[in-house]
This record gives sequence, structure tokens and C-alpha cells, in this order.
Amino acid sequence: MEGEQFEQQEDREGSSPELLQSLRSKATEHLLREEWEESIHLYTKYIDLSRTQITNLAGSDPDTVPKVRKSLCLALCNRAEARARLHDSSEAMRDCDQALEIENTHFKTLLCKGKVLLALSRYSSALECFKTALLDPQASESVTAYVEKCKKLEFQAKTGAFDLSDWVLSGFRGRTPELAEFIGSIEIKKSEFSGRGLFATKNIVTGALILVTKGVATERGILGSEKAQMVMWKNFVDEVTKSVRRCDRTRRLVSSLSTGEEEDTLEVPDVSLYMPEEEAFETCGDDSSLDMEKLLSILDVNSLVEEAVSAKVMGKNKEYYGVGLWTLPSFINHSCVPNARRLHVGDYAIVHASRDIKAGEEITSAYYDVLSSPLEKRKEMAESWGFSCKCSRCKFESVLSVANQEIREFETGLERGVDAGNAVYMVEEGMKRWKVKGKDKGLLRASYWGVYEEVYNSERLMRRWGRKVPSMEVVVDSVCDVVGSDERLLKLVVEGMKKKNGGCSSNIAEMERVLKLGKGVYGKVVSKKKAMKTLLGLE
Ligand SMILES: C[S@@+](CC[C@H](N)C(=O)[O-])C[C@H]1O[C@@H](n2cnc3c(N)ncnc32)[C@H](O)[C@@H]1O
Repeated sequence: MEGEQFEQQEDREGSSPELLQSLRSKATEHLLREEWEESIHLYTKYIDLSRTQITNLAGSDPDTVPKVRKSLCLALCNRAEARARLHDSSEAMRDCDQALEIENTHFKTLLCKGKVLLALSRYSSALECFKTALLDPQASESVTAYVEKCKKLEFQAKTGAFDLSDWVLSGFRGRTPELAEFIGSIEIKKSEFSGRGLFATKNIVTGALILVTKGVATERGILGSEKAQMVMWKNFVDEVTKSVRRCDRTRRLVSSLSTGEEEDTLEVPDVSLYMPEEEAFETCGDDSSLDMEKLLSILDVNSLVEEAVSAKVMGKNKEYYGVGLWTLPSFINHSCVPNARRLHVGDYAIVHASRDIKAGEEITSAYYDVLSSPLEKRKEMAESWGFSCKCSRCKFESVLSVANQEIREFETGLERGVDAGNAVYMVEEGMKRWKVKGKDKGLLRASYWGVYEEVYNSERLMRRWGRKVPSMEVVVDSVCDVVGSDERLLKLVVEGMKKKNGGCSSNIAEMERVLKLGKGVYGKVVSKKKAMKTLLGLE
């Protein structure tokens, strides 16, 4: 209605100064009332009319042009502010750039652009804006605070020097720690599994950070009924849809993800495209083919859920559940001998090495439980994910089970509930006959982890079988060697240590072992021993 009134006024008076004045006042009124859409609508009219007026005045009254240009600059800045509030970052950036073309040190615009860049994780560019704004006499302490924040995040993004220790030690008080996006020594290449994968370009030690990225969208809640989950999923899809509509770069990055179809024909993008600081707006090439059907397939294949370990690091209970989409982590393929794990803190996914990774090795994570899952169970889980796993463990176990009737009989026995001690003994003895040696022993022990865990957790079973089966430490090390650290391995070792030492950490070597396992589970982001011990329940 308001728009129509202005149009009628325009028909009567043309772009008179009165019309411009009332348009600007109304737009500002909406802005102050935080009615972003209405404000954008009126500023758009005002901006269009101002531009026409500037063209007309250039010939007739050039002295008035600077005044109109000044108002135009402010209008562009205000529209940018409203667009930024709606997270429409691409349009907000365009407005800021046009305003700065008129006045390159316009204080309010520099602040607005800085904030938009910060939200896009473009710390260095944001820093430049805030530094220039700081030179303005209007600059207050809040601008200095923004400069400091950008410097800190820029440093973290370059070095990966994050630390969640204080957050853990504070008992998760206050706001979730602020993180920067970070991409370690990795590249995207063709994978032998399927399509593309992430690869290490340097050796990465256990616990070291691989990447930290902000989600395109995340949705969280307490795990409840099926209906609640459906609502969560619907909200999540809505959020992703909004994000891809609002930001050109997000749309292009999301559209580079797999739909699960013909992965081997997909383009292999350069990892630098996923670095926020890169000017990827121009270089990606347009991709308008991200329709709803494609987006839903992408979400089906690439959405990730936050797990209990993340909830623990966030100080939440296990029922706390989240789903999200993170672009670069979506290139990580599954393996039943994974070498990386994911933590979720706020909207960020943190990927770290769960065991040592060699340069050139593919970075993989477990999409489903690979500990305690024999081959057939893993096959079923892969199928529900829509693929057939091509990892080395699945190949090894397939060949072994085809050759050994004994393994199949053993598994049938397991299903019938054979005594756990006897089962462990049978696997260990069987491995001698099947010539399973060295690291490969860890693969079978991982597959039948359930019975090993039962034995080591039971004093009765240990009294009966303890001497006939390898020690818990030997088995944990061999399993950890192939599937990486896991909270269940960690729990067993911690409980064992507590039992042995009556809760005291008197044995330094044992404590170091536990802390190393902890590093594999939680990553080096929990760098202080005291914080790690708190997570492990040892403080
Ligand atoms: C999140 S994407 C991983 C990246 C994907 N390969 C790409 O090119 O974008 C998941 C898809 O990768 C493939 N994939 C992942 N791990 C695999 C594995 N171990 N064996 C075979 N295919 C796998 C499956 O097609 C799966 O649907």
C-alpha cells in the first residue's frame, strides 16, 4: 500500500525533492523499527529515483549533485544494513561497494561491510574495513573491539591455533567459543573409493587439526519423537534453502557437492575455493542448476549429524542432537579404517586426525559405527547410505570370510550368544590358523570388539580367560592403530586405569597413553592436560 502511494505521488510530481524526502523518511522509519523487508523496498525506490535525479541534475544544476550523491551513499549503506540483517550477504556487499564508490571512507558503510565480511569468515578483508573505520573521529571502542576480534580470527585461520581448554575448564559457561575457519594441509583429488576425496599434503599427527568450517545451516534440538525429528529436518532444509538463495558463493559451493549419482564424472574443485578469503564470487562460474530436487539429493548424501562426543565437548547431554551441512567436510569419504574424526562446536565442524596420517593418504571418517561391526553388518549400514564400501578392511575381510568356513560358523555362534571369553579365544586362535598377522589382527579385533570389551570389563571373565587372551592394552593399541581413537577404547582404558590405581594417576606412562587416546578422540583443540582430564572424568 505504501509503495503504491509513492508510485501515485511519483506519477503526479515526478521525482520531486518532496517525494524523495518522504521516501527516505519512511524507509528510515522502517529500518529503525527493524522492518527490514519494507525498508529495503522503499530504499530501492529511493535509490532508483536518486540515480535518475543525479543524471538529470548533471546538466541543469551540477552544484546540487554532490548533495544527492551523499544521500544516495547513506541510502545504499542503510539498505546494506537491512540486507545484512536478513543474511543476504551478496546483495549487502554490493550495496556497500556502491556506497564506498561514492565515499570511500564512509564510516557507517565501512562498519556494515566489515560485519558482513566477518560473517562470511573473510577476516583479513573485514580487518581492513574496521582499520579504516578506526581512523574516523566517530570510531568508538566497539570498532577497536572488532579490529582485535578480526586479528585473533585471522591468526587462527592462518595457524589453526584453537584451544577449547578454557571453555571445558570453565564448565562450558558463557557463550560458545568463537572459532575461525581453517583449512590445513589438504587437497581435493579423485578418490579410489568413489568420485572425489580429501587428501593430506603433509604428514598429520594424531589429534592435529585438519579443518574447521562453518555450517551452511545447522538445526539442533533434544532428540525426541520421530515427529520432532521430521520437524527438525524440515527446518534444516528451509535454512539451507535460504542460505543458498542469499549467498552466491554458498550456492556455488553447495552445488559442487555430490548428489550420489555418477560421482566419477564430477569435477574436482580446487580446495582454495572453500577458503572464505578467496574471491570465489567471480571465479566459480555461475551454476543456476541448483533446483530443489538436486538440493534435496545433496542434503541426503552430505548432511552430517552431531554425535555424543560433540555434545560432551559442548557440555550438553547425549540427547542433544543436531544436523547440518558443511561444504568441505562433505568431500571426506567413509572408510572402515578411518583416520579422522569430527567435533561440532557451535556452527563449526572441526575435523582432526584420529591417528597419524601420512602425506598423500586419503582423509576418511566413519559414517557409521565401524567398531563392533563385523563385515555383514557394515555392508548393511553402507547399503542404507546408498553405497558399497570399497575400503581396504572390507576387501580384506571379504577375501578372508570367503576362504574360511570357520569365520562364518564363528559369526553364527556369536549371533546365538556364545560366551564372550570363548569367542575372543576363538578369534585369537583362529587368526593363527588363518595367517592373520601384524596390523591385520587389529581389523578382526575391531570387527568383534563387542566380545573383547565384554571380557575386559568383566572380572569374572578375566579370571577365567585372562591368561588365554592378549592383554587389554595390546588389543586396544592394535584396534586403535587401524580404526583410530574411539571413545569406547578410551573409556575401557580409563576405567582399567582407575580400577588399577584406585582412581589415582600414579602411573605416568599409563596417564600419557590415556591422554594420547584422548587427543585422538577430542583432538588437540583440547590442549591443556587438565581440560582433557576433565573430559575423561579423571579430575
Ligand atoms: C559425502 S560424499 C563423499 C564425497 C564424494 N565422494 C564426492 O565425490 O563428492 C558421500 C558419497 O561418497 C561415496 N563414498 C564415500 N565413501 C565411500 C566408500 N568407502 N566406498 C564407496 N563409496 C564411497 C558414496 O557415493 C557416498 O554417497
